Amino acid sequence: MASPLVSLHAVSKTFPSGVTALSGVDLDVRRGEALTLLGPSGCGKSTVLRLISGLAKPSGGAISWDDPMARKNIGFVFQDPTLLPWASVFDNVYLPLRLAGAGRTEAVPRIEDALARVGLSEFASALPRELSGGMKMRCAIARALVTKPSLLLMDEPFAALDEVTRFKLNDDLVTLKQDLQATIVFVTHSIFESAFLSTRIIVMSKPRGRIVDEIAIDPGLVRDADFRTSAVFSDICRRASHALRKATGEAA
Ligand SMILES: Nc1ncnc2c1ncn2[C@@H]1O[C@H](COP(=O)(O)OP(=O)(O)OP(=O)(O)O)[C@@H](O)[C@H]1O
Repeated sequence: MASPLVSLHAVSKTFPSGVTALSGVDLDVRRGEALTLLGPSGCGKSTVLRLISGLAKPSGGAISWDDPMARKNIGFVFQDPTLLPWASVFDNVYLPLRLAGAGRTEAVPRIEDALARVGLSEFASALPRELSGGMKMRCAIARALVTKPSLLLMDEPFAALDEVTRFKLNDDLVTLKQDLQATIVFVTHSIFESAFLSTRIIVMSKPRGRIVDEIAIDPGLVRDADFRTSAVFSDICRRASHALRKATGEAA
């Protein structure tokens, strides 16, 4: 089993409003895994991502990193692509490098590489309004990948897309993960998406982000079109569905 990249130890999060989103959460994110957090709305999935990213601080417990440098280079993709509307695709992807102090000339090869990986090379000079929803999300993914992050956090990135686009982006994310040997934590409500993308599914429940189940998936499985119709895939979906029903029932 791969070593943890980042670990949550008895983590809790209570907001100033008094809402406790998480309490006593223990979770390892292992190097190279595609970990999916699956659970009913409001169970604390996004809060876990925000705590790992450092966008929010835990109220209790601790978050430890195996490599302290890794925490400084995290990519985050949200459901909304949040592109700068006045900037080209190229300049949107350049943004994190520019903020890190990289000059435009030195950044060009990295931006071109990121755009090629998401299939947007031909659209480098396009503005966001000229892109489809799927292309906007590809641009957001390129922007997150351009710094070669040690960890990619994805918060329901494909939830607003149509089914065909979503499947295509799922396929492409699998390829990206393999090519980059990335570590990904992915939040979704979709059982199919979690079964297709993950090497491990964590099922969370309300209240307070309780982890109610964990489904390990063979990382060696080839995630292609045949996988989507395979008995193994159906079995993973069935187990995830059962765990989610349990989680939702417990939340009711
Ligand atoms: N900034 C905040 N202030 C107050 N409460 C918050 C804040 N952020 C989240 N919460 C609350 O914490 C709980 C967990 O929210 P979170 O967004 O982590 O859940 P989630 O599982 O990601 O939900 P969804 O699937 O709907 O996005 C919810 O009750 C939510 O209302």
